[in-house]
Amino acid sequence: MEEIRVQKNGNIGPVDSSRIPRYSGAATFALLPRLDQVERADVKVVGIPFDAGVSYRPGARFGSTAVREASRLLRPYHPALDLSPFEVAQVADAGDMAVNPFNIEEAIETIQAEALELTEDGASLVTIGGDHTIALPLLRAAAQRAGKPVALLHFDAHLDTWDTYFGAAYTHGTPFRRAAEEGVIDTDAVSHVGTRGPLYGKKDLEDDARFGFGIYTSADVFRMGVDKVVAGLRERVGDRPLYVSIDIDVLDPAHAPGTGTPEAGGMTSRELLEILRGLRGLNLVGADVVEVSPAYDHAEITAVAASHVAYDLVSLLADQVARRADGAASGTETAAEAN
Ligand SMILES: N=C(N)NCCCC(=O)O
Ligand SMILES: [Zn+2]
Ligand SMILES: [Zn+2]
Repeated sequence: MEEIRVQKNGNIGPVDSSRIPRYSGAATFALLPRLDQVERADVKVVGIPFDAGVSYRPGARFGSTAVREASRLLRPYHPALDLSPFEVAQVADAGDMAVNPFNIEEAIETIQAEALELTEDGASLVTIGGDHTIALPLLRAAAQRAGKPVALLHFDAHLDTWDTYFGAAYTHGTPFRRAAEEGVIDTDAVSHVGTRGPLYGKKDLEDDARFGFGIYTSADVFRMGVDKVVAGLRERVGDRPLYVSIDIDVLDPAHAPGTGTPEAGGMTSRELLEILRGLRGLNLVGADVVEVSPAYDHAEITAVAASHVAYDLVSLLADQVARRADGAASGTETAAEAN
């Protein structure tokens, strides 16, 4: 059947849901065009079906597909940001990266190389699916593109700054320790948000602090409120290039049961979305949404949450494209000044 798409400002948007029901046809993210259906894209959504780095429940390799399926219902106007992300920027679904499920080192190389290739034309990436191992190559690529270490906001129940598991250095519990050691993150501007749950020992926190991480625990978010947390994060990040990594287990298992290492006492999806909206105007350069494991999900609760989180990330990036275009038109402003 012929695809009928919404088009505005020269940007090809989602399948027109007033003509074709959203539940029909193949799922791309938000029913956006595939990358091969557009000439160029400002923002690319790409799946990373990889879960060979998990320490507990597997299944995040199926996260990309689940997030795409759950994203069918997303609508093109974002009221909280007063923004139509698919009109102000060309957003496209770049499909899935083909990563080796049997060789973690090779998978990491592939992800870094593909992330660099996809951003060669100046596009920014939002990745969906995979376990948290993949944040390391994505951060390497982001730092390479930025030409310097990037600021990091890491939303997660876990620190993911552990050293090794069974002697393995590249796992979903270790990406940010490796990133700090490799100097791809700016340790003056790295924060965890939503941390909670039992650790192996107090040393986990001491090591983490040594790497420069600040922490807003999920209890801090509850006690301080979203606005104060946002203010603290914005101050820490400033105008640095910012990477946002979102482990869906940052949400309480009630909001995200479909994940590999669930921890009680997490944030609500409302809190997470509101914090993300508070990041508007920062110099976001890329983001991931990881650890969606659909086999443990119910009624797409987790996949729906992840698809909305990805939509907000895409919206922040699209907003930046719009600000840059406005700035170029009026000959003023930089992204960081435009808050
Ligand atoms: N990145 C995620 N989701 N989990 C890391 C937990 C590692 C552990 O249980 O030791
Ligand atoms: Zn994680
Ligand atoms: Zn986690």
